[in-house]
Amino acid sequence: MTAHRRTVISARGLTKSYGRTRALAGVDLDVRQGEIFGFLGPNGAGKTTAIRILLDLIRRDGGEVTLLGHDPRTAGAGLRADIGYLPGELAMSTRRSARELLTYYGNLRGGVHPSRIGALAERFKLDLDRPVRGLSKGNKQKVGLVQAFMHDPALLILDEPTSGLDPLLQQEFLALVRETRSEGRTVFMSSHVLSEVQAVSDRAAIIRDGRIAATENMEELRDRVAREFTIRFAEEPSADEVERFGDEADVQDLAVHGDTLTCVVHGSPDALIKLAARHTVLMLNSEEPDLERLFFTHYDNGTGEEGTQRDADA
Ligand SMILES: Nc1ncnc2c1ncn2[C@@H]1O[C@H](COP(=O)(O)OP(=O)(O)OP(=O)(O)O)[C@@H](O)[C@H]1O
Repeated sequence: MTAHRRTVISARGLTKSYGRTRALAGVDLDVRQGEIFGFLGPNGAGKTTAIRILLDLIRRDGGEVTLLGHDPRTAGAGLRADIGYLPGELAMSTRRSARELLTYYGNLRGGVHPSRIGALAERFKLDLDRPVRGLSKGNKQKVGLVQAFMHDPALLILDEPTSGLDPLLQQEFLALVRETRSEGRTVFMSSHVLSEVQAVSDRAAIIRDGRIAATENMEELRDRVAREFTIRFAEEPSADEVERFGDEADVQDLAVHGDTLTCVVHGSPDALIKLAARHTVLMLNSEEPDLERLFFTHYDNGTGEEGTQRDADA
């Protein structure tokens, strides 16, 4: 889909150790203009280290990086003005109000109109007049998001952007990310929450033990997601009805215990939901598949051996 677009993030063979801890063991990344790229991985996998190296906030031991065609080590302030960065951990202890702090950051980037700051703050329900120091974690996160987006940068690099946001604001954030893409800008966001990455990303890479273990086209991934459903009915389904779920809803591992049905659905659950809706449903639960299992169902018969990589953008 975006194969003809220019590469905005290119990383080759990034390595980094902290003492004897090897945080990155050779990370390669290619992110193209106008895509939303998810950077997934469990705690400690190396996401934050990789992001800080991309931005030259910490020094890499080895490897090459270009952002928007420039090496961040030598590009200077001009490149920074084209990038919006949300750090994973926000240290905000100033007594100044959010408005003052954001205006200050805006000036560093050549000036941001107060109405732009106001509009983003309203979107995220952020009170601009309160001192930043006393804000809750979630409200500090909102300040961080406003400063990342407010100068309409060509590239956004966001480390765990939804951390601390309530579900409604998470949706608002995802909407903003989609708008950013529709303007041809690029978003690279790390997360350990598969569902939010799945909801917006065009592609995603999974990092574990300091290596990119797979890069995936999310549309293809969505088609093969296996979800476990549990549905509790007001009345026990009859044997005929149970059989129907097996035949018509295209489910696997179907089991019924009393009034509760469990099954696994690959791809869309539409047929299952429509069949279930013929009965009175008391409860429906759908388990998000395990991140790694999902990524690796396609490789090595699910064993997910290291070094397996596929660039699924063709
Ligand atoms: N300043 C540091 N000093 C020593 N070790 C570090 C430092 N920063 C990170 N590490 C180690 O490097 C590895 C990668 O950490 P990193 O923070 O990059 O992972 P992450 O994927 O961002 O994790 P999380 O999701 O928990 O934020 C971990 O083993 C971590 O303990």
